Amino acid sequence: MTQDEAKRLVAKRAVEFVEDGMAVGLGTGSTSRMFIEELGAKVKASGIKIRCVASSDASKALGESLGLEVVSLAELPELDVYIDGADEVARDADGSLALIKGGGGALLREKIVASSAKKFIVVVDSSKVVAKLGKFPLPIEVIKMALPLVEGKLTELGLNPKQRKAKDGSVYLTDENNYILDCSVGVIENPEETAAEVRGIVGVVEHGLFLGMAAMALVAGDDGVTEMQG
Ligand SMILES: O=C[C@H](O)[C@H](O)[C@H](O)COP(=O)(O)O
Repeated sequence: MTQDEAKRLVAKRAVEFVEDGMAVGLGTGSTSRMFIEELGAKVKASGIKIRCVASSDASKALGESLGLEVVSLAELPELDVYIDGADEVARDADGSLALIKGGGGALLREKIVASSAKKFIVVVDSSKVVAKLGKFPLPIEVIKMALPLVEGKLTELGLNPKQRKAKDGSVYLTDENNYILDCSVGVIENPEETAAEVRGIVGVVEHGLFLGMAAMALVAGDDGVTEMQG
């Protein structure tokens, strides 16, 4: 099974968790894109009524183009379920799910939407499941003015920050108009400690460690879709 086939498979499974009347958080990235497509198809075919909040401008535009009602978090502050991809999924020492997110730059809004949902379900292909987080660079969203300060502090912590560039070589900007520093951390032995260190730096808006937030991960591979409970 290719990675794209696995993403499609898990996206199809994830829509089963959406029921009539629900308030649904839409994630960001290629797996979320497939989920939003499947959700749009389900709503069209079944006529169920749902309302959505998106974690990025791109997901909002996609959802609306497929006929989904996408409103702001102010209009719909409590969500039943949030479904989104991840860059890495691991089990933390306490058995909960630990994620790295933000490869698509949407970590800040994603964490806000995830925090507004009763249930956060992660959708990934099996290549994303790792024993320990850290091979994927940890994205950190930074206020523009604070870039030199934060870069220096992250370097002192040995986190090897590198400013993200867009595909055309220009400086990458998030939907909230901030910069991203991608940190080649190596194996993250203690994600809580790393999260606290990064959070303590003035000018850091958010980091891509999502610890104990996901209730479940749906993981697609050659054996179909399996569930990892958080
Ligand atoms: O900012 C982007 C998100 O955290 C994505 O959910 C994450 O990068 C996974 O994306 P993909 O499904 O494209 O691998």
